[in-house]
Amino acid sequence: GAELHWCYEIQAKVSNYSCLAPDQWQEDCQKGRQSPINIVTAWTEVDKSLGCFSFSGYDAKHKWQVTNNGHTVMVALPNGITISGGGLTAQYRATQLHLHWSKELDRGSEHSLDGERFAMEMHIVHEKVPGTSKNKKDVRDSKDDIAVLAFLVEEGVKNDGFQPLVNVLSQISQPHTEIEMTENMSLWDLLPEEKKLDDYFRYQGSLTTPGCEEKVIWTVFEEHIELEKNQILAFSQRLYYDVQQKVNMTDNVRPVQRRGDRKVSRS
Ligand SMILES: Nc1nc(-c2ccc(Cl)c(S(N)(=O)=O)c2)cs1
Ligand SMILES: [Zn+2]
Repeated sequence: GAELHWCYEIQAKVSNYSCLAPDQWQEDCQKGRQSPINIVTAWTEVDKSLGCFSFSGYDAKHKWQVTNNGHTVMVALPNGITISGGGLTAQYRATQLHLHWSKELDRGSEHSLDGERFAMEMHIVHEKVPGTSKNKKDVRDSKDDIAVLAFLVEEGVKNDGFQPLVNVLSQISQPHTEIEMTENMSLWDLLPEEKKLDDYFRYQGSLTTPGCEEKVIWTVFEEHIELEKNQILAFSQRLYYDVQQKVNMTDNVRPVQRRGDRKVSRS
């Protein structure tokens, strides 16, 4: 339609603002319980009900469909991958994973911890499985229809588990391109080992992309993923926002939003 499409600040700048920068995003994006936020760890409150997660299907090997959707690189996850526990009131089914990053290794994450930002942030998006809620009748459009597991990524040792994904990026450098990986991968290939996932932060927020619906229960794990510098930089170097491949896909990061009166808990 006539209205401008949403984009990140870096895109708005290079395109002379022919797209909507984050401070102009519409729909629910200007409301008061948005994501991401800066997490001030000293203000977080321990919540004993935040137990460990049960991960099911995270070990399943699959040839992933990987897409450059013009905003990020997105992996469509196969059916049958679910989580429960972790203080969640229902079972959630994984639908997709995607990442946010920068070529500057201290401004590629969306959430920050005590003002510190990281090189990347990986989001595994899950949708509530209807009828599995422990609460009374499932209220539709509840504020926790979506559960996102967020992993902060920092520069460190080479991550062999990520390399097959890094290797396919150049095949989807243009937006709206997709490939099926030839190599089988599982979510555990990308994540820290399960026993390191007991410690996390928890708060209520939103999608960090338009329509910014305030229906996400966020989990930000304390254990970080490490990638070697060149693995991190590959995302900015091999992916583009535009078909002409003039604008590298980098800094696809929404600025932090006001926390307001929201509590951030920790397990
Ligand atoms: N087209 C696109 N959709 C997203 C997306 C979709 C659902 C969700 Cl939950 C998120 S996020 N960053 O809040 O995890 C991002 C990115 S780019
Ligand atoms: Zn995201």
